[in-house]
Amino acid sequence: MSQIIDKAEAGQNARQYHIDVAPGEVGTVALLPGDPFRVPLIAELLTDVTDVAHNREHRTMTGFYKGKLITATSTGMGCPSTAIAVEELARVGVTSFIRVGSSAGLQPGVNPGDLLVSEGTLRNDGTTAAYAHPGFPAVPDLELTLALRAAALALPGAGTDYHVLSGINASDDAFYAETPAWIAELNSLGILNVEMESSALYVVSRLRGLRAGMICACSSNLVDGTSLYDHDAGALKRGWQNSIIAALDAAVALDL
Ligand SMILES: O=P(O)(O)O[C@H]1O[C@H](CO)[C@@H](O)[C@H]1O
Ligand SMILES: O=c1cc[nH]c(=O)[nH]1
Repeated sequence: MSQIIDKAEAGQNARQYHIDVAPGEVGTVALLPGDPFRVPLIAELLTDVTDVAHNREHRTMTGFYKGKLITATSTGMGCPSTAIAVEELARVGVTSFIRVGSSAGLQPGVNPGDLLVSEGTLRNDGTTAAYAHPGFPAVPDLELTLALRAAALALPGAGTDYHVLSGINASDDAFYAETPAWIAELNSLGILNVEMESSALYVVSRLRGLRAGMICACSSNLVDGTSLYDHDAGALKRGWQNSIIAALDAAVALDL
């Protein structure tokens, strides 16, 4: 049995198997959208952009924002590929992660384009069960969370064109298994919004001594009739851009 591999040791200081990134190719802070097609949207706000890698769902670009080297890597959808992205980015030098995602509102009045800062996640996923006891909290870094909220509130349209809200979100594994009963339960618990990656992001980051936070743009609302399928896509895109700017400003403010 001496040939059994120890994955905690394997692949350190090497080009990473899934993200195809090597040490020296990225900075210390990474923005994490789910969608690889949103990585260039982040790069539009950077200078001296480098297209580092694109393997499977993980696209990585780097560039500078206000003098700071920023990395953007897509996680793909869900906790399994997010855990892989965080583990592998940490192996090549990233120490802070900011998820910039889309997320559905679970309370009335959360509108497409609103910015949602996460204070913690209900772990309705399978991946983190492999990492930690079910009672282990999935929580972001406090200082980073406060910096994200401050940066979002400082944006020109905040409070006029869109709301900046913060609260607990849920991470679900199964987008199409969210029944009306489950949505109603999350709503009655006061959960603000639901997405699919923060559970893994927070638990893996805590266990590995990394910092993580999340700011999402609301894509739709599951309780007030703002349908996922017919909403104004422009509001979501503006929300993504605003969340990305807030994340970049927080990364600079904390010198992550
Ligand atoms: O737009 P992203 O960041 O992928 O986030 C949300 O969108 C996907 C579901 O449509 C899930 O990944 C969910 O978390
Ligand atoms: O973004 C998300 C994630 C889960 N479920 C949704 O309806 N939207």
